[in-house]
Amino acid sequence: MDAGADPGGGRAGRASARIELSGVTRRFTSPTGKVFTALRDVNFTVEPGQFCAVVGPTGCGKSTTLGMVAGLDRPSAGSVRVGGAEVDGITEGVSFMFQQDALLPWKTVLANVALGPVFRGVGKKQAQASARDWLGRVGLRGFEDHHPHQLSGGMRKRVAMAAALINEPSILLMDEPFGALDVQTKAIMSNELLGLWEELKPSVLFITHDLEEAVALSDRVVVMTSGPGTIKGVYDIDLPRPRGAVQEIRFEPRFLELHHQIWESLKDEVQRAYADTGGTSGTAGVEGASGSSGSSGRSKPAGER
Ligand SMILES: Nc1ncnc2c1ncn2[C@@H]1O[C@H](COP(=O)(O)OP(=O)(O)OP(=O)(O)O)[C@@H](O)[C@H]1O
Repeated sequence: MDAGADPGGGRAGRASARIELSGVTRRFTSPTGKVFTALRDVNFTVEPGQFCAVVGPTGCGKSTTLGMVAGLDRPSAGSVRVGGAEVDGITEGVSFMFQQDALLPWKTVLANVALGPVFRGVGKKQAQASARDWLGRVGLRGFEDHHPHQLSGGMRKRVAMAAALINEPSILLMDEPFGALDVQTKAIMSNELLGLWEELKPSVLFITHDLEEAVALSDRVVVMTSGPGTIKGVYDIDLPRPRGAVQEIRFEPRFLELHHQIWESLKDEVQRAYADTGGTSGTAGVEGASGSSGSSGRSKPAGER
């Protein structure tokens, strides 16, 4: 059986890759019994094959949201549905990419990428053949026998991308996947991700602090408020596809317009979160704060909620 032909709920599940959060609230209880609301009444949808970014200040509940879509966590109220069915257990057909590389240091690059198909019961030879193919697709031919510590941060990210995509997921959940990379490597990886996403078209939920990255990559940007996280706005990004180089699209007038519009919504939340954590006001340390020099023309968000 070919690894690519049996994506384990991946390609087969493409039609059912709609993610829908309705009235999602998540409360946590501390050991002393104090109840803390991390998310309140969150509503948004990611259509099958759509690339959706979630931006919001630190601690607003972005990772908590991702965890519930993955099936690693449950809402305290409301529902998380994938393909129309309530998430109950680990969601099928999902792959992940995190800021930290989830690679096994004692395994070779080839073995790391082959891990997904092997876990799904694909024969070792076929899994390795598929892993070789994927390593070629992410530009790592010749590095099959290396171990993760012998690679640069960008190369490890490519291995992680191959390991995620070899499963041909119907849903790709990404939590600041390029957050630890330098600006140039991040741009290269973003371009590679977009190219592969356009081939495979999983639904993507992409968490980032970088608004430029969110606008450059996505079809839809969801803006969350500072905690408790609620949805402040959902913006459809009508930049044409394929996007081409993300470094260049950032100079397009429409990019600047969208960036400016979304930043206007996001910056209040960032300032509020910063003040809540003992800072003064301002946008210190926020990516995207200086890049909003575009036109002041406004266009209508897909829906302010
Ligand atoms: N298991 C847990 N128990 C208690 N509180 C939690 C738990 N998980 C998350 N929280 C709290 O919920 C809030 C949201 O956390 P979350 O990690 O989802 O935010 P985030 O938006 O991803 O943050 P960041 O941008 O800094 O990564 C935070 O205040 C966090 O401390």
